[in-house]
Amino acid sequence: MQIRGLSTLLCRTSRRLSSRNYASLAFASVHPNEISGQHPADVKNLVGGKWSGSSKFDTLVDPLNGQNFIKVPNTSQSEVQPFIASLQSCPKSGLHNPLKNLERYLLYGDVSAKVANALRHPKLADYFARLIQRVSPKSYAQAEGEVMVTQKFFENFSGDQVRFLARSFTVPGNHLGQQSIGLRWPYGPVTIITPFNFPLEIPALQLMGALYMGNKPLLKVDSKVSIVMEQMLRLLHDCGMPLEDVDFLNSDGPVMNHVLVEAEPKMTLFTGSSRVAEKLAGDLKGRIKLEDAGFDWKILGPDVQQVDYVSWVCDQDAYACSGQKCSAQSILFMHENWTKAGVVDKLKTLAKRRKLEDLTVGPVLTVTTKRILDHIESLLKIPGSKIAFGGKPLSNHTIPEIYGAVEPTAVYVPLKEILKAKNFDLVTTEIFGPFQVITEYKTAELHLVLEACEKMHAHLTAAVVSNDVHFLQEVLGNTVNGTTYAGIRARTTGAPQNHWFGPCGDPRGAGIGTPEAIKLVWSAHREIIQDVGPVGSGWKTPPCT
Ligand SMILES: NC(=O)c1ccc[n+]([C@@H]2O[C@H](COP(=O)([O-])OP(=O)(O)OC[C@H]3O[C@@H](n4cnc5c(N)ncnc54)[C@H](O)[C@@H]3O)[C@@H](O)[C@H]2O)c1
Repeated sequence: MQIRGLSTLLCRTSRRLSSRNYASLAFASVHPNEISGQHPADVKNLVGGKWSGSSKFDTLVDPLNGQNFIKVPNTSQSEVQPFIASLQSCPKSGLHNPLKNLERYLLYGDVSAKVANALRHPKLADYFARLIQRVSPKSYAQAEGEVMVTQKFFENFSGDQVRFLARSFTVPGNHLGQQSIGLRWPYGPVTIITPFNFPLEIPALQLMGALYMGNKPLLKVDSKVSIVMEQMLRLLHDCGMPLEDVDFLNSDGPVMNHVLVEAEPKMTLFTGSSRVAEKLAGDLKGRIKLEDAGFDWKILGPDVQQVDYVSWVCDQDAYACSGQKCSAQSILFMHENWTKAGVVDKLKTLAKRRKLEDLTVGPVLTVTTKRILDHIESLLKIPGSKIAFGGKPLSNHTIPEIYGAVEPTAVYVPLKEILKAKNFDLVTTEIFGPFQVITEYKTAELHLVLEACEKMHAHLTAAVVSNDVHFLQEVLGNTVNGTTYAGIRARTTGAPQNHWFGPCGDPRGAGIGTPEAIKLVWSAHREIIQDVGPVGSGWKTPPCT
């Protein structure tokens, strides 16, 4: 009965939505091109199915001109009780699981299909790309790419694909009537915390993974960019997601920390800096999975080929989105054959093409100009270090001082100096901006490169640029990064929906995007051993053992 009722509802909703024209953007409460100092936008919280404000608001400044342009709730500790209560209202067995409310697997397959179709509409894709650009300035191609990955993800989990995520298995038991059934079980109340740099892709993909597996999530996106996810939630509601399924909180970090400690969610997914990740791992007593900082390396192997192509990939990896991708190339180990082939000059030429007008370089949202320049100065004190290119603040701009504005920069540091204990932490500090360290090695020094990779703490993405199979074997066999590209076309960035993205080498490491990532992060294994008999007619009580 329940399922028939639901399918009638889905059919009706499908008919209604197929005639809906997303060119009208009826679901949206803001328009990216209209947000300005004169017409600031308002972001809302969502709890228990109702949109609401808070007693205090933060006013965000436009990263490109410093105008006050968005008001975001700065929810205080005294206002978070409804969020805690809403989380605690969800049982540990979740909103659905393989033995409860099965129709919700179908509901989410249907919601995903509708969102995927909606995002195919050029006007809607443009809407989200422009909204991303307003709060996290990056080139249109990069912002559009984020929307496309999100659209494909929704397509991937349309129809029956949500219930396939919860596929179980059985193993025959010891006697008739006995079998063990392995199930993917939700955690129930869960929280998701995401950073500023991918305002749509990271929260949308993790949120949907949590929902697909039967959890009830409270979502907290960095307030600087939460307007994008607020609008995405409105689109999800428009496409049939029940209003009460997701709560959405805008607050500072400490208030969210308080919610976590009070509400005790059964699982938290944190994407952001390692500093906050480690604090939360302690506060939550390990009930957390992490996608934290990336100090991502690329090794150019001894076989030089396709120099222009490889140089272009290096430029994109280090400087697209102004280096504000967790997968951005942080250090480049160049075999001497590549330096002889002029790769550094090519990188310099490519980096010079980047300009503020088209946002191929732009504001750095979490590192100030001073901090970046101070870091460069500290590196230059290391013997043999030098600026390869860049190293100056951007000129002729109106980026406010709270943000960073520097040219795409590379600092050369000799390999042997990098490895010295007094320099290593400094050289491998993640600067979340258009900045990388470059260095050179000879064939006989590959072990030093591998030693550097071994000593690093974050193992997110990496690239081994070579088609020399034995070289690849040696490097891949002795390293751990969770998303490692290998081959002459290898890159460090590019986290599409079609492959796993996440760190390795840490039992708390999470993933994003693929069925494996969703199952690992958002469900636990439960085994039900059915033993229904019959008991043999000749059974007698045996001696005790
Ligand atoms: N591994 C990945 O997939 C991935 C993806 C994107 C970014 N990152 C990393 O994120 C970092 C950049 O983002 P950031 O500087 O905004 O990170 P951040 O750690 O400062 O903030 C991330 C989120 O955590 C919240 N937060 C801060 N303190 C908190 C607390 N005590 N309790 C609960 N929530 C808290 C913030 O409000 C924000 O929403 C970089 O280190 C980058 O490498 C990693």
